[in-house]
Amino acid sequence: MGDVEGRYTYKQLKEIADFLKETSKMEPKVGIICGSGLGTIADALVDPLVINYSQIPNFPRSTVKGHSGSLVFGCLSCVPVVVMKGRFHFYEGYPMWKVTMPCRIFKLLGCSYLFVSNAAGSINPKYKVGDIIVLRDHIYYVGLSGYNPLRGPNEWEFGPRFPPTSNCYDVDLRKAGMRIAKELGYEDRFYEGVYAALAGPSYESVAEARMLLKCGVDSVGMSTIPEVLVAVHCGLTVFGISIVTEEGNLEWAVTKVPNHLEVLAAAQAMEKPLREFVTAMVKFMGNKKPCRCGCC
Ligand SMILES: O=P(O)(O)O[C@H]1O[C@H](CO)[C@@H](O)[C@H]1O
Ligand code: HPA
Repeated sequence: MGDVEGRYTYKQLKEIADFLKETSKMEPKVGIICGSGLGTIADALVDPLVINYSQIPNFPRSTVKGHSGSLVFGCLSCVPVVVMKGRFHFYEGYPMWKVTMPCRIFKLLGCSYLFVSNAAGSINPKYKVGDIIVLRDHIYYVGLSGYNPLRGPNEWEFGPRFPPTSNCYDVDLRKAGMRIAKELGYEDRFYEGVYAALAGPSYESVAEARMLLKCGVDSVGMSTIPEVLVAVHCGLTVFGISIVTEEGNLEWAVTKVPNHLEVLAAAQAMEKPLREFVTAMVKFMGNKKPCRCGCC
């Protein structure tokens, strides 16, 4: 599969993290990954410091429109965060260990949380463009066919050989997310659901969309799950959302097909609610006790 050779060593990742610590002089608590067209999340940061990927030694480059290619350090609700404007996708040709390396960098920077977002197509016909799906679980089709980012020798500095994935999306954060959406007046567009990742870059066929629906999938895209697996492996607490930017085609007599410019436009139209939601969620993460027993 050619996806294991050349992986970053712990030492190389540490060097990247040390460079970022020195440059930013910050210890972020939350790492945020922006989906396609969702980079405006970073505009909410107070005292932002932008570091382009090209300035960071050994860092991959963004190649997809809507992923500008920079890390932004700053504060949201007085909580130090680092925002990744521009994720890496498997379909760009990157091996999974490169797609997911930012999560290990977040960990080495001192983050406790990963807040991950994506632009997605809806599979569940209930969901319309502009709805937000808080991820309850996922189906990782790419991993089921062998492309798991944790394939290869285990990196014991980060986590165990066989990490469980029954609780990838923290239940307290999911509850808080739904409560915060309600408090902000957005309860009519927030749902909990299951995200599926396909390899891309082709969008799903109608037959594939129908299969996904039968499998209980609510939203579909080409990202996020590899990042979540690596984050869970190294002990980050994960919260994820899909922003519905396309409605899936479940009938063959289609007149409208997905296209990336439409995805970007739909994502950009969500700027205000998303910014309010991310700000409130990060505030919650900043105040949360490091507890997973359900008492808080
Ligand atoms: O998942 P994000 O990065 O938001 O992007 C989604 O949008 C692109 C397709 O339009 C694909 O990259 C898909 O994964
Ligand atoms: O409709 C979609 N399908 C798959 N991936 C996507 N990413 C954004 N929109 C879509």
